Amino acid sequence: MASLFKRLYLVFYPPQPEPTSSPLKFGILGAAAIAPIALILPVKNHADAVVHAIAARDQKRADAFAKKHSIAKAYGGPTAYQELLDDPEIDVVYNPLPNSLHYEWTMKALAAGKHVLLEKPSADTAEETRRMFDYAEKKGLVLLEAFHYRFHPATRRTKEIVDSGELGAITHIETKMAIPRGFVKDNDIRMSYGLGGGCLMDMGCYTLSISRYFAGADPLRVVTASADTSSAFPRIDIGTTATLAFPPLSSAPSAASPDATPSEITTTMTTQYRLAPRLGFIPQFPQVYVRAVGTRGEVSLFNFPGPWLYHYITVKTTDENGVTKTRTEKAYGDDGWTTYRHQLEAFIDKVRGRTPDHWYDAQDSVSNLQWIERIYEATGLGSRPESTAQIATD
Ligand SMILES: NC(=O)C1=CN([C@@H]2O[C@H](COP(=O)(O)OP(=O)(O)OC[C@H]3O[C@@H](n4cnc5c(N)ncnc54)[C@H](OP(=O)(O)O)[C@@H]3O)[C@@H](O)[C@H]2O)C=CC1
Ligand SMILES: O=C1OC[C@@H](O)[C@H](O)[C@H]1O
Repeated sequence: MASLFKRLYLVFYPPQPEPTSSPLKFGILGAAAIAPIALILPVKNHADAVVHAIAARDQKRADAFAKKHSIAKAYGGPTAYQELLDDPEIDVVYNPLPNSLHYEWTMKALAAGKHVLLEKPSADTAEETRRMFDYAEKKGLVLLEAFHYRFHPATRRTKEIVDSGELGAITHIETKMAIPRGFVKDNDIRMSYGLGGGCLMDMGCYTLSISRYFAGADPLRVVTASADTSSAFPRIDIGTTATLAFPPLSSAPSAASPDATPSEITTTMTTQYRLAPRLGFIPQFPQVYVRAVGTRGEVSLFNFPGPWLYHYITVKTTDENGVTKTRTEKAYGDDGWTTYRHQLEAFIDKVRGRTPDHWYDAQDSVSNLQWIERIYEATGLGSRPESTAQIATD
């Protein structure tokens, strides 16, 4: 396992393999803050991909972004996004627009015949998500909601432990994604209801996704849900806590474990944008983990959305004599491969007609949004507004 320094060096200065004769050409909609780490750097390290164009609402912004990241084409101005979609050279569109624009621009990209790598959460409503995936299927195009954490070896290893029977029957899953006050400013897209903002949309989509992944099923019901709001942003949750009930894990080990299978798994999901400083002035570290508890032990993965930076998997088990053992595992995978690099590998495999190491289907994305909406409903805040865009589809 490489040191943190070496890992970071390889992420930001990745080895650049000899390109294939005709690499997939990516176009990016919007000069979004996330684009460099989520797409531009991983693409540099993939022989079969190149970022060929950027589109921004402002030409100067597009030019500056293109120059900074050595991107061949820069579309700017009010029609820039559509111009990029109309560019016959572009094979794949990366959509990191605000959540409320995911639906409109993904549908338009699919209509233009492009594959789409779509940022999370996939849309504002489950109905929009379903329509996008149905349309992608009809057009024979690849559409993926970018839940990059799912592709990383640390997530996969933790899921393997959950499914292995080592922890007995799983009874509880707890996930938390909470960041200190100050990271998300008042003018951030995350604080705008009209742009599909809210902490549950933004970070809760991960905590829900990993809860569903580890539970191997969709929830049965929302048990409790509550949101923190402020009068300045009445429809925005600054944090949401929800308890969900899931069916028992289908892989619950009956032979491996004599324990009775619980009738339900409970999960607690917590998200928060404004962790208050301790004693009023000591900043808190981000709290980001998932923990699965079984009848014989538990596993926790610290930093599940960013395991490439740093993570640990802690497993505690207690045997029939009451002896408790604890071990820590790490699963970094290839040096310098971020969650986004693993995701890109799978995405390109899929576009090229190969079978990726890991994938999840359209229903997974639809269900995630369905349960985000149900949790919002239970908090009283309601779903984010559906897109009013009329898309001409064939
Ligand atoms: N996978 C991951 O780890 C992460 C994913 N994300 C997701 O990526 C998306 C973008 O997040 P982030 O990069 O932080 O956001 P930014 O605010 O940095 O980028 C959003 C982009 O959307 C464009 N845009 C178009 N219309 C609007 C509008 N009305 N208001 C504001 N921006 C507009 C802007 O592009 P232009 O240049 O044209 O002005 C802007 O660059 C979100 O869906 C978020 O959930 C975010 C962070 C991490
Ligand atoms: O990974 C993430 O962490 C912080 C969030 O605000 C962001 O959108 C998310 O994707």
